[in-house]
Amino acid sequence: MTSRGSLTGFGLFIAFLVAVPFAAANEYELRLFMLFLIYAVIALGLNILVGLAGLVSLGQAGLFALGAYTGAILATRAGFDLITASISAIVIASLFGALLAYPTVRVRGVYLAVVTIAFGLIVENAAIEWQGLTGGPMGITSIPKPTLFGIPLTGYRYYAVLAVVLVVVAAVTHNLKRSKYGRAMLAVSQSETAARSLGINATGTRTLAFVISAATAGLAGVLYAFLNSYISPDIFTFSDSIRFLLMVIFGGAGTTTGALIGAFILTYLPEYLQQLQYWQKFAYGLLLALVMFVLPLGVFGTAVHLWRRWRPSPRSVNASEGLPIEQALGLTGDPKQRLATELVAQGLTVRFGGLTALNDVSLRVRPADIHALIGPNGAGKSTFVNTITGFYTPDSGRFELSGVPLDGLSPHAIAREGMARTFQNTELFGGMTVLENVMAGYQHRFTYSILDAALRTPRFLREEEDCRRAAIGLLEFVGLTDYGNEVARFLPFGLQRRLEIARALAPAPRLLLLDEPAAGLTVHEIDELDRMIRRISSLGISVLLIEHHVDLIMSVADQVTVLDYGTVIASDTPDEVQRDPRVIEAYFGGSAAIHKVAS
Ligand SMILES: Nc1ncnc2c1ncn2[C@@H]1O[C@H](COP(=O)(O)OP(=O)(O)OP(=O)(O)O)[C@@H](O)[C@H]1O
Repeated sequence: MTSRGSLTGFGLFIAFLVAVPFAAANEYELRLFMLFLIYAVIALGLNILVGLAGLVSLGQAGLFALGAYTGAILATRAGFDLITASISAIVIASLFGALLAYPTVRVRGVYLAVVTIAFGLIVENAAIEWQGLTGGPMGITSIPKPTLFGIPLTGYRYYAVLAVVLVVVAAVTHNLKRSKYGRAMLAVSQSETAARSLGINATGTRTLAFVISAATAGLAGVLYAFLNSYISPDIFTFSDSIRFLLMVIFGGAGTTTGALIGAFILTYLPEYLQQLQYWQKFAYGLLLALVMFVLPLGVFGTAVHLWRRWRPSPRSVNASEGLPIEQALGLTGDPKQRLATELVAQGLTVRFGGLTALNDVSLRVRPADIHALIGPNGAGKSTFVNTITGFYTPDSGRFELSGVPLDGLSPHAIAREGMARTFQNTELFGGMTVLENVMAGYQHRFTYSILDAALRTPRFLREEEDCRRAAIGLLEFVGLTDYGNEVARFLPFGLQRRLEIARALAPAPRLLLLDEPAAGLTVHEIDELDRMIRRISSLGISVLLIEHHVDLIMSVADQVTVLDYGTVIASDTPDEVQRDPRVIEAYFGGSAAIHKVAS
């Protein structure tokens, strides 16, 4: 949604919140609406985890309970007011959220769901058994009415507080979604490997998503405890966790409006279905199943989908808004003076069980050179790339970029040192647009903080605009501005390869690794690739080109290193390498010149 669309939406929502107390016929109706406000806070936080980071939590009721019990205990025993109790609840729930994120280092999908279910059950059980603290099955009664700066918050005053909290949470989560944080979460969920190669810390990103969803659940918990004046373990069960998850999916995961709609429907639906008495749960389940079957994108998600089909946004972005390539890459001064980066790898050995994929490989890419790495299938080229980008750990050897040792660093840390790559099998963020893919590559060039993003400060707006214009400049560089708003997975294959190059350039790398960029391209596309590689090198960026396409190598490479069975058998100029008998032997059993057979 555009900024103007978001502002209009927020304006309407605030007007709705102001009107509700006047429209509510009695206290019961107002209280039910207040419950919706609290559940919506949970749904908005969970929406970040599910809709952006692509992770599932079925333990949200546990975090809700943690917030509620923290608030209730501190208010009844230590006289905390609404603000201090809320801050404490947010801190405690966030800590547990970070703890819950830890398993994502190892498990995802259904296994992660089981971990979160277990967490919810543990909290529920602790609430029952830890009687001294929680009151056991009877719970905590007589929670004092909340106060704010000494003012008691009863009736409409508490409603106003809940409404303000919801608007703030909605605005903050919406803003985070449209910042580098939201983009990083989407990127990690769509291709963790590509995200890490762009300098995105995948574990940190997932932890942030968990912490946001936990903090909002904790905050909702304390608000609930003060609303109810009474809490007990049976309020925070597994079925509540399912309901919270359903709110997000039912509304349309990934959208703020969807989370609000989902929370609204799933707060009111069970209440209205109570009239059906014994059939209540049956009708509830049937309705949910039917709606999800008919609208798999959720209520709002489907509406957005239909709207976009009816009113598709223009496919192209305005090329005139793009920065010139030098500016897009943050390059200043004369390329010759910039003298780019040197990669030095020494004695790299990588073994997979009994197989030695790299055997004491040394290689030097000189500043601003185009250095080709070639070899027959299975020679170890991709293993070399995966090793120097941190995805594989070498058994021995070292490598450095312009004197900075990189071995032992994680892929995202290596990327931040100036190494970027493309992938043999393209690894785009398929569900994001072409422009968003490139903007995701800009990630570690931003300096704004999470607070800047939440508040949309001038610094945030300035940097985001710079990023957008740089991304358009990069799309112009690879000839993709006509496809800027297209969803990346719908691009033809040849254009996907180009997009990967634009995205790899977005972090402003000093060394670019291209892993078989010509694979699957037409002759015309290979000619364009040839020109693009030369242009990249002329900007002062060193290029390591892994390729089978011999014509391309002989045309662009300054140096060629040949691998065979994990061992370097030659490293020289293209002409020399072509004549090297060991190379001819490795490729063709000594029978022909390289280009005749391989091209
Ligand atoms: N993760 C892995 N686990 C086990 N073996 C691997 C792994 N990655 C690569 N290998 C093996 O290491 C050897 C080198 O593979 P690599 O993919 O690096 O070769 P390549 O030169 O890139 O080949 P191609 O040109 O076909 O891509 C192969 O025998 C391969 O099967």
